[in-house]
Amino acid sequence: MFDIILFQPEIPSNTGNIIRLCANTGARLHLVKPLGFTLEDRLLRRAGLDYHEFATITVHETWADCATCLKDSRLFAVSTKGAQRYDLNQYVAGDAFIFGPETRGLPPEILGSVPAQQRIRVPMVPGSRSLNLSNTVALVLYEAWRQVDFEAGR
Ligand SMILES: C[S@@+](CC[C@H](N)C(=O)[O-])C[C@H]1O[C@@H](n2cnc3c(N)ncnc32)[C@H](O)[C@@H]1O
Repeated sequence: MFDIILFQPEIPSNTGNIIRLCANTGARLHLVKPLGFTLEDRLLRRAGLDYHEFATITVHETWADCATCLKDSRLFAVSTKGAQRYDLNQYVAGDAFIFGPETRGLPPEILGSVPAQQRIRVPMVPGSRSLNLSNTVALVLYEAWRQVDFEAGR
């Protein structure tokens, strides 16, 4: 099982898609405040989420709280500025992946706190700015899950 961390997410429909993605892949979802919405937001709920899908979520007041909660996990920072292509690492169950807010990306202090090989990027053609947050989470989470042979999936 993997941990997905959204650092200060801003757009409710992205988080709604990611809640469903995590529920369907067995990943735990961590949201680090401040959030750009509440968990009751109609745009988040519009993803048609079932009650049980919210069970995978932990909301943290600060990044320090989240980091303490995941202190035993290997942390990967997912960024357009990542040094390493996301598909070239070997992932193991228990790895954690942190993603930045839609308009700002991850702050330098979080990016700088992980080794270069754990700062990962999804390739894009030259001149591109970034992918959609929920698409990026899906790509990275499915690559990690594929590498553990879709453990507990069918
Ligand atoms: C819309 S992007 C933020 C754009 C911001 N200007 C940046 O360059 O990071 C939101 C988040 O999606 C993820 N993301 C989007 N495209 C990515 C890519 N090609 N490689 C890695 N992460 C990406 C990152 O976690 C990023 O912080």
